[in-house]
Amino acid sequence: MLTTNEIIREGHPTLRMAAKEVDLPPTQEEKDTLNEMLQYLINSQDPETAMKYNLRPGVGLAAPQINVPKRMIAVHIADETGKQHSYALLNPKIVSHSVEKSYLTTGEGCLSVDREVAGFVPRYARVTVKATTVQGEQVKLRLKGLVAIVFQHEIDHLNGVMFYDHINKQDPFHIPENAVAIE
Ligand SMILES: CNC(=O)c1cccc(C)c1Nc1nc(N2CCN(c3ccccc3Cl)CC2)nc(N2CSC[C@H]2C(=O)NC)n1
Ligand code: NI
Repeated sequence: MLTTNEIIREGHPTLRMAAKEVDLPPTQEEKDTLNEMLQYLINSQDPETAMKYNLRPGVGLAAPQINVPKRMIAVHIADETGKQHSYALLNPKIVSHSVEKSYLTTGEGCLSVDREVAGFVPRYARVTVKATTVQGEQVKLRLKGLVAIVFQHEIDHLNGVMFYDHINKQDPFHIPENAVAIE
């Protein structure tokens, strides 16, 4: 099983690489890796399992973070109704987005960053993502709120972008023009 030890940290060159498209259909190894990434997130959110294996909690993980420079991401997140959503996706692509911006009022954290980086990360408030699921179906996801932020954070990892690259250097807590605050 994946543990936090397998997650590479900032400074590792793979985090700054552009990850490669996965040829479809994915190999069994690629499917296993993506399922392990999703299982990591599920385990990391279970207090007992996280304690037992010393797992740092996350709601999103990108393959470059486990030193696999391929365009694969996993997201496991509860929506505002408390319903859990799991995504294990190949070649995710933002095909359209709102002009309106949003940001996490808490700032963002990253499993590859072992420090607090203060500041708001301006993101698109709404994104439409096209991807292939690990089961091989094409999906088109229209996302907003926290899940939209998580998807943008993880897709950034596929392009070698870290969340703090977006923080305003002059004024880290600058609020983007008419942005939506996500608690
Ligand atoms: C909502 N913000 C905050 O709670 C937040 C709050 C304070 C400071 C910061 C800096 C915050 N920011 C932040 N906190 C998270 N977690 C909060 C705890 N949680 C979790 C923990 C335990 C069980 C279950 C779960 Cl679910 C796991 C996820 N995650 C992200 N990000 C940024 S996008 C990708 C995503 C990610 O998975 N990073 C590892 N940012
Ligand atoms: Ni990250």
